Amino acid sequence: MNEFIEFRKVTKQYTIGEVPVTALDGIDFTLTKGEFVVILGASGAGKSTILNILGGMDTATSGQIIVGGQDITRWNDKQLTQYRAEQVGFVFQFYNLIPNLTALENVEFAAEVCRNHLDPREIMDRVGLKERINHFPSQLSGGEQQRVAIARAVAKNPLLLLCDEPTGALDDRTGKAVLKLLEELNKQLNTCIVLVTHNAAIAPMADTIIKVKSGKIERITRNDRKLSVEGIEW
Ligand SMILES: Nc1ncnc2c1ncn2[C@@H]1O[C@H](COP(=O)(O)OP(=O)(O)OP(=O)(O)O)[C@@H](O)[C@H]1O
Repeated sequence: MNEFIEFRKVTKQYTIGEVPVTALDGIDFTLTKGEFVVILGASGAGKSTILNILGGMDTATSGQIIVGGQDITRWNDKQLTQYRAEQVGFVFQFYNLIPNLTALENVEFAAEVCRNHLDPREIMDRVGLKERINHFPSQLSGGEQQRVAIARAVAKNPLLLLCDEPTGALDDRTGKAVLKLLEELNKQLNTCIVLVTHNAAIAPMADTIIKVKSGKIERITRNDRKLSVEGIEW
């Protein structure tokens, strides 16, 4: 069974003061193991809300989220904490590294809490930072810090790697190198990656593109001929 995550009629409403805001308005999709998914949409479309609900950082107002056959909307806080800690890796636009830990210690710190974690040194090697393991975040470039953040997320050996605008703070060349790394990790480790971006140029590298507009799915496209990052121009 390859379909391991499912969103069924998911809605999310926020209330600011007396005013309700519908962030998600009936979202349905399925993710398969090892898939590289790009979620596209304009600012405010609901992309980050989908990612946050998928990662157990926020809860749906209604609908179901099925992970490995279980409906996580029924889980208690302890189950959600365990899901976030062990099954989901997060990569954000800003790297959020702990400044007084070295690059390797940042990765080890995250891996320690996970039962099935990978070897932090080996992951640092895979992300191309073997020579930088003892550097503090302030001694690394933006691209290198993002590599550490990716290593930290991947070292948990997660079911899902969620990336919210991971290249948003990087120049084009460094951004492409980070995407290349995500592409390689997706192939090597068969981790399902869900990447949120407003940059439509990234879409050709995905297996599946989910286009979101005003809290609804506008279109889901399966990409039969996906391109490697080198073949993408923007
Ligand atoms: N915590 C919150 N409280 C109230 N409203 C929120 C909250 N989070 C998101 N929203 C609203 O929900 C809608 C969807 O927001 P979301 O952040 O998911 O969009 P997005 O597509 O990720 O946008 P961006 O690309 O600008 O990050 C927006 O109208 C936003 O203002």
